Order: sequence, then structure tokens, then C-alpha cells
Amino acid sequence: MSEAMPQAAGKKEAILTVRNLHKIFNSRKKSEVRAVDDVSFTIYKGETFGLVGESGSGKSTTGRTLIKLEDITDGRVIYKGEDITDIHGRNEMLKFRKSMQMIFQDPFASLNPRIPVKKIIGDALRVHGICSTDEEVNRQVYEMMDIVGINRSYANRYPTEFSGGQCQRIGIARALCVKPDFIIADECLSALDVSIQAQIVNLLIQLRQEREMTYLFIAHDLAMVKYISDRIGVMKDGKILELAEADELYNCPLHPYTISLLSASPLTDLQQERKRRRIDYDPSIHRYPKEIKADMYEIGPEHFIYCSEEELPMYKQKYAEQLGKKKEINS
Ligand SMILES: Nc1ncnc2c1ncn2[C@@H]1O[C@H](COP(=O)(O)OP(=O)(O)OP(=O)(O)O)[C@@H](O)[C@H]1O
Repeated sequence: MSEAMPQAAGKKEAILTVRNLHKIFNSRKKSEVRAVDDVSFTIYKGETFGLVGESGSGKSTTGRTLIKLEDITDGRVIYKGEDITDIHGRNEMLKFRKSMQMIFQDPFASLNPRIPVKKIIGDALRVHGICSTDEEVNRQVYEMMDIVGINRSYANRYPTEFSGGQCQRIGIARALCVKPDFIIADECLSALDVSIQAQIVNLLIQLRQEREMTYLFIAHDLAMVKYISDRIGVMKDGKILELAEADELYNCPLHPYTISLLSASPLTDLQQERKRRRIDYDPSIHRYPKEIKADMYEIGPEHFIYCSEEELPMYKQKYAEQLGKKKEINS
């Protein structure tokens, strides 16, 4: 990680700082998989940080290591000023999980089909000591069902009796009922129809505003990530290749991989942009031979790029040119 990263993090209040995170899986088929390979970033309080990238790029593993569903191979994770990398004890974990919750990709698989909705949400309230009496649990369960838009009369139904969108709402209710400060939403829209996706995104935005939460929003759908995110990190092969404010990343993508990813998204203005700039993506460009030193560098305020030392001046120049063009257009 370059020197520039911690300085940028100092401007606003950091809620989560990830430093040189590595996650290696050792599987029998392949010798080892570097699912997360030296990833560093900071998430500020109250923002939505989007993580995008193609399948297998390491987005979910990043999310799962942060919430401690996977062990970290190397690196540090600082959450609300505390180093949580090595916490394991039951009480410590409960306290942590109360503050950080996850919404999962598959709304059906993430809910136990043999437990009715009322108990799914109620159990979360009990485990985290939010309510002490059955009366209070019931009251809060119904309140949560109202918030996520599930009819109270469905409280005794089982997950199998709901649609995908409704199950995702139940998953959101389960995550939110413990009043977390931080939510990791891992591809929580991908199993849903487009119209339902929009409803769930609007619900998440509304809840973030009402409850002052912070989101790590993991997704394939670039249009949706742009809509919800303040800043976005683009992942490929376990690395974040570019990280910038959402508008800047979309209007002024600099890394060839980001450009290729954006041109594949359904955003027509980006397709036009790619055409205009006549950029052809070289898929090998983000890989460097071992002898070349590559790192995350800050090329502009809050705009980071993974590149070699040699390429850094080129990216800085490109950034300045883009910024100049933007100013010209705006003036
Ligand atoms: N438990 C595991 N054991 C071995 N390899 C794993 C495991 N979990 C993930 N991987 C591998 O780690 C890499 C990153 O996977 P990950 O699921 O984090 O990617 P992703 O970007 O979230 O993809 P998707 O969008 O398809 O979920 C992949 O090569 C994957 O096969």
C-alpha cells in the first residue's frame, strides 16, 4: 500500500480500515487461491462503499473476512477504532456482530426454511439481547416487518411461502433488527427481478438515512452500484485496481480494467464514452511480472489506482487531463 492511503483516510471519520488484507484458500484441486491479495481501503462513517468486479474477483471473500465468517490470512482490520483482526471470544464476537451485520446473496438459502418469519427475526433480537420479554420481542418483530414492507399477518409463515424479494426483505429485517452500525450487503439484489431490485435498493437507501448506517455494497451490477454508492472499489483477481468517488469513477475511469467493465455495463453514456475514447482493453495489463513493483497509489483526491511505479506519472497526467476537460465542460 502506498504512503498516500492513510492520509486520505484522515479527512472524514473512518468506521472501517482494512490494511493489506490477504485471504488464501488452500484447496485440493488447485494448490492455493489468492482470493484477496493485499487489499487496503477505508470506509467512512455514513457512506456506502461499493465493491464491484466480475465473478471470482474476491468481493464476497473480502466481505466475509471483514465480518469474520472467514479467517484472515494476513493483514489488519480496524473497526470503530478497534483492531478486530484477532477477536474470537463469544462475548467479543456477539458485540461485534451486533454492530456489523450481513445481508446475503441468496435470499432463500440464507433463511432456515423450517423456522417461521416471526422466530427468524425474534431469535436475532434474543441472541443479541435487544429484548428481554416475549412481549417486547413480538412488538419489535412486527415493527421490523412494517419497516421492510412484509404484512404482519404473514408472521407465522415459513420462508418457502414467500417470493425471493419478500425473503430478501426478511433477511434485511433480521440484519436490521439488532440496530447495526455497519451492513455488508453481498450481492443482495442479484437473485431478484429488476423491479424488485429497485424496491430493495430504495429501502436500503431510506434505512441508511433514517438510521445513519454505513454500507459495504457488493455487486456485479454497475448501474445499481453507482446509484447507491458514494465511493467504489473495482476488484479483479483479489486486488482493488481502482478506487474513487462514484461519479468520478464513472465519468473518468482510468484503469483499463475499469474502462472495460464500464463499457460492458448497460449504461449507454459509458458505452459512448468508450467509443469516443477508442479504448481497447488489454486483459493482461493489470498483471505485472514479479520484478515490477506495483502498488495502490493516490493519483488525485480520493482516487486510487493499482499500477507500477513506472506507470504512475502516466496515470497522474491522465487524471489531470480528465480533470481539465471536466472543468472546461463545466465552465
Ligand atoms: N471456501 C473456498 N475455498 C476455496 N476457494 C474459494 C472459497 N471461497 C472462494 N474461493 C475462491 O476465491 C476466489 C474469490 O471468490 P469470491 O467468491 O470471493 O469472488 P466474488 O467476486 O465474490 O465472486 P461472485 O460474484 O461469483 O460471488 C474464487 O477463485 C473462488 O473460487
